[in-house]
Amino acid sequence: MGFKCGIVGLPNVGKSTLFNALTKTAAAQAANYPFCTIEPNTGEVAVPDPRLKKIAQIASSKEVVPTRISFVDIAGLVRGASKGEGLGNQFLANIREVDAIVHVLRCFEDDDITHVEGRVDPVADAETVETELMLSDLESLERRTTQMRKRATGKDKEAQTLLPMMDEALKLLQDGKPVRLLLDGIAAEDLKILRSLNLLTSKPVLYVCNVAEGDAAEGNEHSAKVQEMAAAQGAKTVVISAAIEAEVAQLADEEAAEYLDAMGLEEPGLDRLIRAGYELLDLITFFTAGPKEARAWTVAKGSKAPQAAGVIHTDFERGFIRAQTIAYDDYVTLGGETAARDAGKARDEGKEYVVADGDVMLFKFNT
Ligand SMILES: Nc1ncnc2c1ncn2[C@@H]1O[C@H](COP(=O)(O)OP(=O)(O)OP(=O)(O)O)[C@@H](O)[C@H]1O
Ligand SMILES: [Mg+2]
Repeated sequence: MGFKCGIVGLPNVGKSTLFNALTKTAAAQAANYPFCTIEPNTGEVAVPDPRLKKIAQIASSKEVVPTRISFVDIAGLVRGASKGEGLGNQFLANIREVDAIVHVLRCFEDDDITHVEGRVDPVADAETVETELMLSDLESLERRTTQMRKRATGKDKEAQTLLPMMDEALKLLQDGKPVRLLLDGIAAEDLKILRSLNLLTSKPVLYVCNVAEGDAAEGNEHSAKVQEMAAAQGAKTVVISAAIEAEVAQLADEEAAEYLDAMGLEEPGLDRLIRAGYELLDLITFFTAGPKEARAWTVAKGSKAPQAAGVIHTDFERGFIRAQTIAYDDYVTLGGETAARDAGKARDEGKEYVVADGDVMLFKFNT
């Protein structure tokens, strides 16, 4: 498995600072100069989910194990990256490997921190980066479609399946639009085809407004402009101060709560960001619960019960028989597995069952 969000943006906007906060490490070097990061940093992050704690309480579980997603801190892109400027090709290749993009935008004023364009304008920055991604896609698609067209005329099945999607993507890019516009309401089959093309602008995007410490609670005029831009695209925005988050991540729980309170914040911005990233990846959570542990697991939305079983162990998928399934609300309202079973709310689901977010599952399988 391993679903990955790539942290992308111009150089020196706070990507590594954010990554360190997310992973509660200092694994990535963060410093005040552009291109501090060259090699990508990857780290796993626990996905905060209050439902898990509830389930653990009800099941009197000894251990509580959250599910995890990965974040990848990628080097900054500059104007001309698609033509190889500033190691652009290498960095774009790093972006190709992630499933979704967390686009960090500098929304803080600070004369001491270099901005590669010499001014703070997050909307223009977003366009600069997006343009490079689109140019890179355009070039790669143009190259591939010429070949594909030949193969399609020669009755090549694969080419005939791929070509219509490639043409649609190409048309958007030629109009200066990202391919992710095709994602809206796309059929599962088409989504597979689109994903197989592995275009940079077909990945879902979420914008992070990195604001100054004092603006973390309310945002500022820069983040407001980003929110407007994002809303027009149907994209989400998270306002966060990477600088605060990096500090909070170093504190013990109690101190962190006090610090957040002083900043006028209810929860770490990171929690909001991780959840938004999780949604961006189109993932859902199911749970397993017992006296030993309560655990959250991740599957792609639309996955069936055997696939969910396979996340726990490949043997579970191979030998899948059925899954006792209790909806989260039933589990909590009724007070656990036994009570849910007594109330007839523990369903026996088979191979074709599509897992719902929050399902508490118990798999029966042959080995
Ligand atoms: N919200 C913020 N307010 C003030 N300074 C910040 C904020 N976020 C990050 N910084 C500072 O900006 C500088 C650049 O941060 P960082 O190294 O994380 O950027 P980056 O995007 O990873 O850069 P690169 O592309 O070069 O790897 C650091 O000095 C960091 O402390
Ligand atoms: Mg960096």
